[in-house]
Amino acid sequence: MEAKIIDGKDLSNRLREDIKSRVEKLKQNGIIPGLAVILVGNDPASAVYVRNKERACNGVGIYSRVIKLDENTSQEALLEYIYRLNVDETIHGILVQLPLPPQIDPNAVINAIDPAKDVDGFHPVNMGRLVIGEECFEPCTPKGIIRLIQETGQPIAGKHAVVIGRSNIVGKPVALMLLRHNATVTLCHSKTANLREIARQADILVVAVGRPNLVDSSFIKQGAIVIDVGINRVDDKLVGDVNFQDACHVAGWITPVPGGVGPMTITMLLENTVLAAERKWVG
Ligand SMILES: Nc1nc(=O)c2c([nH]1)NC[C@@H]1CN(c3ccc(C(=O)N[C@@H](CCC(=O)O)C(=O)O)cc3)C=[N+]21
Repeated sequence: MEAKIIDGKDLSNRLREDIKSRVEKLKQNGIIPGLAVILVGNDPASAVYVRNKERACNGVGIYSRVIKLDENTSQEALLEYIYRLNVDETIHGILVQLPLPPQIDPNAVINAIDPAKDVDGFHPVNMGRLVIGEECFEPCTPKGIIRLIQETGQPIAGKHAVVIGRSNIVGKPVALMLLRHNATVTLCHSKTANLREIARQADILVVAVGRPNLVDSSFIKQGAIVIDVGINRVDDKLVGDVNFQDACHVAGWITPVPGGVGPMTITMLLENTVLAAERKWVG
């Protein structure tokens, strides 16, 4: 058996067409959706991501403002930028690229963003709303993962979903979102005993750890949906957390790296920015 590939790039391109027409509609009503991205320091990977986000905005007609700040920027100075963007009528979404340099507390920064402009969905208000099932900004990577699973045409309700990784930006929120879709969810982490045996029970396996080749075919149930969230650079090549070649023999569906979750993360950022502009318009 060979797994079907869930093509995140192709799905992204289709979704971006729809986002483009929503942007057009906003513009007909005098609103240009705007995203501000703040980049602190010179991390080369972050610079690439920010450039990709800027390019993606341009592709769908979203106004993007990239604010590049020096590596030594103080927390106070960064908060000042955020307060100004919070009250800037031309900006509907604010994203502060993570990780931040050590002198800046990421939680203090996330807390300073107006929850109505928090298109990353990282603010405690949005996180709390996600927990209780109220309308919120869903974090981009988990939101993209749900869309990729739905792309298989398989229902989520009643399935056993196993998530490996408990980060605030992927593992925890994606577990909550799968629960909201009525999956039975097991959330595994670095201290989980018998990880392989638990993973092997999954109808839907989401791997978000950041360790190349953590998961191979021995972790996968025949026919399972496997979502690889890992972005690891190995010998200048981009690989996920799943040994793709090996996993393909057992999985029913699998996302590739690159071309799986990554492009969907950016597409969901575009969608959240449009949502922020639309909500402001109706609300
Ligand atoms: N405030 C904040 N929000 C984020 O959403 C955020 C962040 N900080 N910090 C870093 C991570 C990482 N991230 C990625 C987005 C797209 C790809 C992506 O498009 N990947 C391509 C390959 C890109 C490449 O070649 O490097 C792919 O998988 O096909 C990857 C990673 C967003 N992040």
